[in-house]
Amino acid sequence: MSRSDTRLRAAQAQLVGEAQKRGTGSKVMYRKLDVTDAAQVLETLAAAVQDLGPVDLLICNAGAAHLGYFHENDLETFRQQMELNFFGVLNVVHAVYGDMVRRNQGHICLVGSALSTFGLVGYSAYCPSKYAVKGLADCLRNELQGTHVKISFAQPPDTDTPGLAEENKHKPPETKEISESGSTVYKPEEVAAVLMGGILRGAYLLPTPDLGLQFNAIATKGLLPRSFPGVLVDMLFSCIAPLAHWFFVGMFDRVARRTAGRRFSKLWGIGLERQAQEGQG
Ligand SMILES: CCCCCCCCCCCCCCC[C@@H](O)[C@@H](N)CO
Repeated sequence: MSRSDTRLRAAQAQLVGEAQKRGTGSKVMYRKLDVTDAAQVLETLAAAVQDLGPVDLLICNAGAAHLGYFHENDLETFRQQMELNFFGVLNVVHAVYGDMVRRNQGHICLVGSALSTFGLVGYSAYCPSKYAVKGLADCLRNELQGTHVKISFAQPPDTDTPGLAEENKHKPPETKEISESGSTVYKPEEVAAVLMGGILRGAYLLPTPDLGLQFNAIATKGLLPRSFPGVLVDMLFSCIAPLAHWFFVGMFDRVARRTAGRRFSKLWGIGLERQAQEGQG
C-alpha cells in the first residue's frame, strides 16, 4: 500500500520480475486513489477493470492510526479515522461487491487489526474504526453464504512499515510500553506471507504471525464458523484463555493506572505530589 509513485514503481518492477521468473505472463499495473472519495474509487476501479478484467481478489488494506489520549483528540480526529479506516474500506467493497456476486466468484479480504477485538490506552480514535471493519466483515461473511464469493478478515500485529514509523511519533508512552511487553514488530513480508496463506486456504479469520495475538484471535472468535476438529482445539484454548486475559488486562491496566495522575493532571488540577500518590494507588 502506498501513494508514492517511487514506491509503487519499485513494487511494480519487483512483481514484473517475479512474473517473468515464473513465466506467468501476469500484467502488473498500479493506480493511486483516495479511498475516502467514493466517486474516485468507482472511476478508478472501472478503468482498472477495463484494462485488466474483473476483480478476483480485493484486499482492503488502506488505513492509518492516529494515536493520542481521548481527552486530547478533537472530534474531527475520530471522524477522520472512521472516514479512512472504515468508510475507505466500505467504499471499495461497495464498488466491487455487486460485480463479484453477479459473477458468483471472487474473494474479498478486509484488513482490520489485532485491535479489532480489544482496546488500549492511546488507540481510542483508531480502535473503533477497526472494530467497525470487523463488524462489516462478519456481516458479509454470513450474507455471502450460498454464493462462491469468499471473504476473509485479517487482524495483523504491529508491522514495520512507514505507517508504523509515523504512528510511533505520536504513540503515548503507556501504549508503547503495553505494545512492547505484549507483542513485537513483524516484517511486512512475514505478515503478508501468513495472510496470503490463509486467503489461499479460503480461511475467514486469517492467521497472524504473533503467537499471543493468534491465541487471542482464537479465544475471542465468538460466533464464527469452526471445523469439527477445530471445535476441540478451540474448547481447549477457551479453558486457558481467561488466565491469559487476566494476566494481560492486569498488565494493561497497571500501566494505565500508573500514569493517570500525569495524564489527567490538567483536568483534575492536581499537583505533582498528589499525582505520585495517585500513581501508586
Ligand atoms: C492472550 C492474549 C494475548 C494478548 C497480547 C496483547 C498484547 C498487546 C499488543 C498490542 C498490539 C497492538 C497491535 C496494533 C496493530 C496495528 O493495527 C496498529 N499498530 C496500527 O498500525
